[in-house]
Amino acid sequence: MSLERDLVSPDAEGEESQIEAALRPKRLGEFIGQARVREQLSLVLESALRRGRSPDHMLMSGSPGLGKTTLAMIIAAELSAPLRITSGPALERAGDLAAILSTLAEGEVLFIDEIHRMARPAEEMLYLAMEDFRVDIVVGKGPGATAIPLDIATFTLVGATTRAGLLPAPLRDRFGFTAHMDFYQVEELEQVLHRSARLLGVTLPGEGAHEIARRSRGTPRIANRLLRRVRDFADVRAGGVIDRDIASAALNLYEVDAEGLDRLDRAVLDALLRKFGGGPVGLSTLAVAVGEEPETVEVVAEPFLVRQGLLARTPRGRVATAAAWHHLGMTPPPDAFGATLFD
Ligand SMILES: Nc1ncnc2c1ncn2[C@@H]1O[C@H](COP(=O)(O)OP(=O)(O)OP(=O)(O)O)[C@@H](O)[C@H]1O
Repeated sequence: MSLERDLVSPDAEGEESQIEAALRPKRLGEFIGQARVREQLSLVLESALRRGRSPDHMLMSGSPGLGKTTLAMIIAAELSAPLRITSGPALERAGDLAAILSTLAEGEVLFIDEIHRMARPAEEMLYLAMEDFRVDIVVGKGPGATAIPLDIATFTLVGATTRAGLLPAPLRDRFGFTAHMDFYQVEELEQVLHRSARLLGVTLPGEGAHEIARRSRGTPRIANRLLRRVRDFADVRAGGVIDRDIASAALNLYEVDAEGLDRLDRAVLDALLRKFGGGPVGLSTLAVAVGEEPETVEVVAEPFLVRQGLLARTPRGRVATAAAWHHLGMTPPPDAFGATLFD
């Protein structure tokens, strides 16, 4: 059974995507948190608007559900520019990208989600497009093939990636601005929740918002999702009132623990402690132990566990911290830390 698509999975699908669309902030002023990114971005946008030019290409990096797509939409809205959305896996051949690039309007914002998963030929075409606003269309095959240069409209590429380290340097270097999105503070998530509650017509007292916020893995998408589940619980069992105890009881029911860890997070910690004595253990071995892809463990579970001080990535592998043993109510073996974390 896959643990990936869970209540607290940071990905969104189907009906949820529609609700998400309704909850997305539309302008930079409505975007909560990420103060530094917001300030940097507003300067880039304002200066481009003053000069009457398209801004530099921008890269957003960070864990799923932190607001990269939302920011791309906001960028287009602030520039009053049209927006085209695609994703790395959809760009399998250079022709897929050429079809998009050659039909862009002047000043359009092109958003490529999961840009690190784009196929190589498309990536190479993108270099030229980003730098010279040109694509080379190859006609014919073999020795007789010729490249016909085609000028395209000036556009702004907004790339999003959960794994900036995987981007080839030539691509990374062509972005004029990189926004590193971090997990949100509890107070910021409380603001996200109050805003969403208003839009959804849910009465949310401060203590309920606080309880949901601190168990949302620092991620607005998860906060919004938990809000809806807590609302269901409160409607059915508590006359619609979301106080601290009701929020807590609902989240316990949905297997979100007191620190916001979900089933995948706990499975990773559990395997690390029980099967590998706290580590060090390699990523792929750990992933096999929890029945997941290494990428899922690395992108979805680990960043949050590291941020919570429960797991450390060392050159020799993944290691549980003292807090991890404590979190699962276990006692670390006497030699658990000396030889691993600090050598
Ligand atoms: N700063 C924010 N303020 C308010 N709501 C936010 C904020 N950031 C994200 N959200 C909410 O979280 C949801 C998820 O955001 P978004 O889709 O932009 O994340 P993402 O980083 O692009 O995720 P993915 O990498 O999975 O595509 C949005 O629907 C939006 O409602």
